[in-house]
Amino acid sequence: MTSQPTQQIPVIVLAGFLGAGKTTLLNHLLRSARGTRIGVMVNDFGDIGIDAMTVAGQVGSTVSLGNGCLCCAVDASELDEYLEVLTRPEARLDVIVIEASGLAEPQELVRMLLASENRRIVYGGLVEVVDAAEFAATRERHPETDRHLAVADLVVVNKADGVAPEELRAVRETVTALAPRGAVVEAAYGRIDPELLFDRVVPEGEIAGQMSIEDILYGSEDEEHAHPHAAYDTLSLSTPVPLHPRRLMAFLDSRPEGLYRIKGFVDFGAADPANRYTVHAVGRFLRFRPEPWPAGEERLTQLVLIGSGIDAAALRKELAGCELDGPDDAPDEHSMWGVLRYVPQPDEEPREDTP
Ligand SMILES: Nc1nc2c(ncn2[C@@H]2O[C@H](COP(=O)(O)OP(=O)(O)OP(=O)(O)O)[C@@H](O)[C@H]2O)c(=O)[nH]1
Repeated sequence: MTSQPTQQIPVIVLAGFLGAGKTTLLNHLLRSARGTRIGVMVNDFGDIGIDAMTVAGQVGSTVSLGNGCLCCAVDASELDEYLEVLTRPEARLDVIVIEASGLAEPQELVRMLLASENRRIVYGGLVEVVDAAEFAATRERHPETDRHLAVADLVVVNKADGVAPEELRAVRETVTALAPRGAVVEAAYGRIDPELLFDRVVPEGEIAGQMSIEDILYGSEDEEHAHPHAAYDTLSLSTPVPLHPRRLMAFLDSRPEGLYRIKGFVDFGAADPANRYTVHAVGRFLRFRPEPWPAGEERLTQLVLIGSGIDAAALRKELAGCELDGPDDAPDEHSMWGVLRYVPQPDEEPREDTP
């Protein structure tokens, strides 16, 4: 007898040097979380606005690590202990963010997460926050910055409000060259679109455009730091025609730099009739996860792509080219290999308790 698959909780690592704006970004995420339940693990959450945490309903599910650098102070078993608390079903968390101390080696934390025995989590990517104004000086003082950027999935060039446009462009160019795997976004006061990191859960009864409690408390923008939002383009696709695994992988492998986020479900048709594949991409980070089709549910591929400066019409055309084109276009037995490379290994899968 099979049981419902357990939804794994993505764990995102938020890193960056002292004062880059990690806590500010985290506060922004908590404030704009709406229905999404974010669990937070930080070294010291004294800096995080308790109001923001209360609004996001997080107080009960926050774990403070107390002292010092997360990676040095916490060995893998301790990290697992904290994760075990945060991933209890009663916490009902949708995503966990770990703010690494400004001095921590994020790679070490990522390694610990990938090696974690907790079956309820999946590593959700590394976000590096850099201070645009201090970028050159930080690199000089901390040459390891380059190494951190090299493994980042999303780089937030923060404090964009504090530098001239040409300096910002130069920082962005350097960061882009140093972070070949990562998407690069600019921000002031960490105000990135939360959808770059996780799917927002719209609470039942909330109508788009309705004032929420957060809007009332904080205003829909922080007026004191008003800064134009980066223009994000969103492209949605919903089709009953299955996608060809090989062509979809070719599309994903060559996805343009400005495409920050992809999420949704994919139907690979006869290549795996039993399962739909959830897809989650942030920057160059990509994960697929098969899960049985819910009984009675229409078999649709549903994707949302978010980016900036992307050619939506061209992407739509490329995605249409991934659709199966009649019986002669049936995928062969090896065509799923490219997809399966991005599925968590069996020992990373949640263990199903079968009655
Ligand atoms: N001008 C400007 N100031 C910012 C921005 N983001 C954060 N700050 C300020 O920079 C300071 C440091 O921000 P934090 O969010 O505490 O930085 P952090 O990376 O969490 O710092 P540590 O916890 O020390 O590693 C605070 O005074 C923030 O208000 C920004 O985009 N522009």
